Amino acid sequence: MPLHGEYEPSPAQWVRDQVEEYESSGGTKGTTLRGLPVVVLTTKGARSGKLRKSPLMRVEHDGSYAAVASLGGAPQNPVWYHNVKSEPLVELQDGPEKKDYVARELTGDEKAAWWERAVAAFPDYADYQRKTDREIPVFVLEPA
Ligand SMILES: C[C@H](OP(=O)(O)OC[C@@H](O)[C@@H](O)[C@@H](O)Cn1c2nc(=O)[nH]c(=O)c-2cc2ccc(O)cc21)C(=O)N[C@@H](CCC(=O)N[C@@H](CCC(=O)O)C(=O)O)C(=O)O
Repeated sequence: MPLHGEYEPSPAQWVRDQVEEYESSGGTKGTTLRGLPVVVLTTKGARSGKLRKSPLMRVEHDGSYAAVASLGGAPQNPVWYHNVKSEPLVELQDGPEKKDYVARELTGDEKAAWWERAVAAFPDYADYQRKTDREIPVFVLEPA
């Protein structure tokens, strides 16, 4: 059951543009960042109820994905983190495929295993974690 609501583009122009290119090309363009694969996460705004779309680095394993709330190692979580906590049903577009997933925040060994996969997919995540005292949250997105 896909999420319903009015799409509210990101205030960040480069993010808005990447989502626009990704979606308007049916997931054939705008699908990378520095040559590495990107997916688009759709969440339901925790306050507005609007749909928010956040490109993320693609971290996939056996049909599930990680959503890494890195925000470049900033001291605070990205806002979409709060959306997922309040509504774990999310959509994720990976290239032409867009499906529903249920998000679950990871801890302990499970988080460590997904963190390894995430850093393998996008080594900058390790730099981001070194840069901040904030423990970067990781969600696993499992097919709904
Ligand atoms: C700027 C802010 O965005 P954000 O949700 O903090 O997310 C920041 C970034 O994580 C997001 O832009 C990511 O897409 C950036 N980003 C990555 N961000 C990551 O954290 N991890 C990644 O792996 C990642 C990869 C990536 C690749 C390509 C690319 O173009 C961007 C990438 C935002 O959209 N703010 C809105 C509000 C958004 C919102 O969700 N509001 C909620 C309220 C939520 C609440 O306050 O409780 C609502 O609508 O109800 C605003 O200020 O109006």
